[in-house]
Amino acid sequence: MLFHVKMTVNLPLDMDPALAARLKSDEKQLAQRLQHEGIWRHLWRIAGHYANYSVFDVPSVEALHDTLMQLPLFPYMAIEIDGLCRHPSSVHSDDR
Ligand SMILES: O=C(O)C[C@H]1C=CC(=O)O1
Repeated sequence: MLFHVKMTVNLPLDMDPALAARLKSDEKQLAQRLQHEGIWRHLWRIAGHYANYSVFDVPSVEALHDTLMQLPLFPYMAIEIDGLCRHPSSVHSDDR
């Protein structure tokens, strides 16, 4: 199942810079692992925002929830999710 996910990160202004750096580094490591595993299919920065548009390929809504909750920055994110299905006019029949 494919899901379009918008993540907006809001780190507290008074967060310890070392903690922020560690969370970002841990987040990058997990994000890259999930991309290599084919779970995090797309990751795009939204220009001008500390936010991204992503596409996840997971077996269920529960799997998406569990994946997002693992993210080190999860406690500081506002997340919006839309489920995706094939558009009848799409020419890409081989893509899930
Ligand atoms: O930077 C972000 O958009 C937040 C998050 C998503 C991947 C990652 O490395 O950090």
